[in-house]
Amino acid sequence: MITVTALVVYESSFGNTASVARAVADGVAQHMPVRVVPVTDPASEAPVDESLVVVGGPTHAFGMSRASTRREAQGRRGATPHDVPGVRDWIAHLPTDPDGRLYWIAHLPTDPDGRLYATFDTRVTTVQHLPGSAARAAARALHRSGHHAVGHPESFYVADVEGPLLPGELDRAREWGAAIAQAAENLRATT
Ligand SMILES: Cc1cc2nc3c(=O)[nH]c(=O)nc-3n(C[C@H](O)[C@H](O)[C@H](O)COP(=O)(O)O)c2cc1C
Repeated sequence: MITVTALVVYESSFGNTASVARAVADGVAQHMPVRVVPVTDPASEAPVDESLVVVGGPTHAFGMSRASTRREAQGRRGATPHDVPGVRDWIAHLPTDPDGRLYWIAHLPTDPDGRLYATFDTRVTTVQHLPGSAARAAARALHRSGHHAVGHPESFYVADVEGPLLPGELDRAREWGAAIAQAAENLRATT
């Protein structure tokens, strides 16, 4: 049986998705070793050795953030707008292996150890019933690249644009992380 390890890559403008990412990782850690890396950390540009990747970001303008929406968020924080990467960029430029190949793609589709992904986002509760989720958009992008989904995209809710997270969301994130890791383990046990 293949040992599954996990990487949680996240983006966060106000810190809410960062808190969710750490709670998700706590849940994942109940089943397997896990590394948590913000997308702004140069470590996120390294080749991905982990077989399960969990990608999370804030929902901006009904999908994944863009440079313009990230600058808008920086302005709200009182910061001077500057360019930072988001999970959209991370997925589009998945880290390469030492030969410069897209690491995951180099191992798919023939490798039974193909990469598994799960996605989550944060969103404001007031638009809970409107369409548009960064997690669903990220899942579509990863699916298009040929990766395998574990579970469904999940949303965690903040009270307003800058937060805070609704009560109970961190517990729910921990449980979701544990469930995703369990599902990945079960999948790998059968391949
Ligand atoms: C420019 C911008 C656009 C946003 N658009 C949406 C949206 O379409 N739907 C939504 O639910 N929340 C939207 N939000 C709220 C974010 O989802 C919220 O700020 C985020 O969940 C907070 O997470 P963070 O602290 O990790 O940045 C938007 C926020 C910003 C700054």
